[in-house]
Amino acid sequence: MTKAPDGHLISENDSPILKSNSGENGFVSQSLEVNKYPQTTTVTVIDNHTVTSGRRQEKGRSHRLPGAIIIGVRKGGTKALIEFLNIHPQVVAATDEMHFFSDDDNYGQGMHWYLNKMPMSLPDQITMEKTPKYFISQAAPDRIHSMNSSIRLVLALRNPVTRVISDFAQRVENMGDTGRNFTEYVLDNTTWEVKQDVLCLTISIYHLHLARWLQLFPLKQIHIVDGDRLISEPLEELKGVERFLGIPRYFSEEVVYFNATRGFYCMKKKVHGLYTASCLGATKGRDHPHVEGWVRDKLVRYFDTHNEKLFRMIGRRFNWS
Ligand SMILES: Nc1ncnc2c1ncn2[C@@H]1O[C@H](COP(=O)(O)OS(=O)(=O)O)[C@@H](OP(=O)(O)O)[C@H]1O
Repeated sequence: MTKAPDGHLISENDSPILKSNSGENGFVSQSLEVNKYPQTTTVTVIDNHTVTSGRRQEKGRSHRLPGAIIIGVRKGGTKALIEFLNIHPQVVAATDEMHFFSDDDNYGQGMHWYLNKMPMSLPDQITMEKTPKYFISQAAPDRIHSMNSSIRLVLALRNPVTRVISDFAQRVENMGDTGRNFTEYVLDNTTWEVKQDVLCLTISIYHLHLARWLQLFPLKQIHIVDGDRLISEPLEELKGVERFLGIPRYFSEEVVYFNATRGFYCMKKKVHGLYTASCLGATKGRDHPHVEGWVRDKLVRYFDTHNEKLFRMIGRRFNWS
């Protein structure tokens, strides 16, 4: 028996055992992992501690591998989605991005490392994490599939042009380069054609990335959230995720409400029987730069063909004009 960095007791056996619990919702919650990983130890995390997150205080909590992962897309509304889902009593979400399956160094730490980063949960709860980078990562689909081929994947997609603008706004802020011009960023300054080698643009070519996931996961295992509707009508999208995850209905106007000051929907978290209001921080919902009409039109036309390929792939259309 050893102690994990966070103080929980860990027993390590040589023979691989998969300890799984089937919940009513058809989820198999795994509290340890078996093989195919850089470290092939069997890890059982034993924990009878209560935690202070304000969630239920029962015994039987342990770190569990995710039963569902929000794989992207960057600027698709992934933070809002995971924060909303985290108020559902059947969901326990890691609120930090894990970058486990997309980052070779993290992945090299092994499944034990990943497991210990997961929040504590009960057997009937679904553990979730979100890392938008997974969607565009070459390695993530195969690595996630190796961990759990029946895992449920959630993908929030937003109008690809709006997504590019949102991504640009974040990059400008992060680089402190507020003078950077959007038109020059996305269009070649001699031909005025859309640039081919800008990551911000290629992230929005959704069918290219999704094709890799569909080589391993059937479409029915990937739930697509309309990231634009998540902003304007989150309840509808959250109900869709509840159905996909097979968890009881929880989301209603009581816990998801529009905050006029914030200009976004916010949530009420139940802590010790009392509701506490909570909105996302200022880095979500940034002001977008002004984009000239002709530049926007050019981008819309550029993504049109790609969008059609996506719509055929998923058997669903979005009004992304
Ligand atoms: N309820 C609520 N509150 C605040 N923000 C909301 C909400 N729902 C969706 N969004 C939109 O989420 C966009 C950020 O997406 P992500 O969280 O996926 O961004 S990131 O990739 O993790 O950086 C962010 O995009 P921008 O508005 O372009 O900043 C938000 O519009």
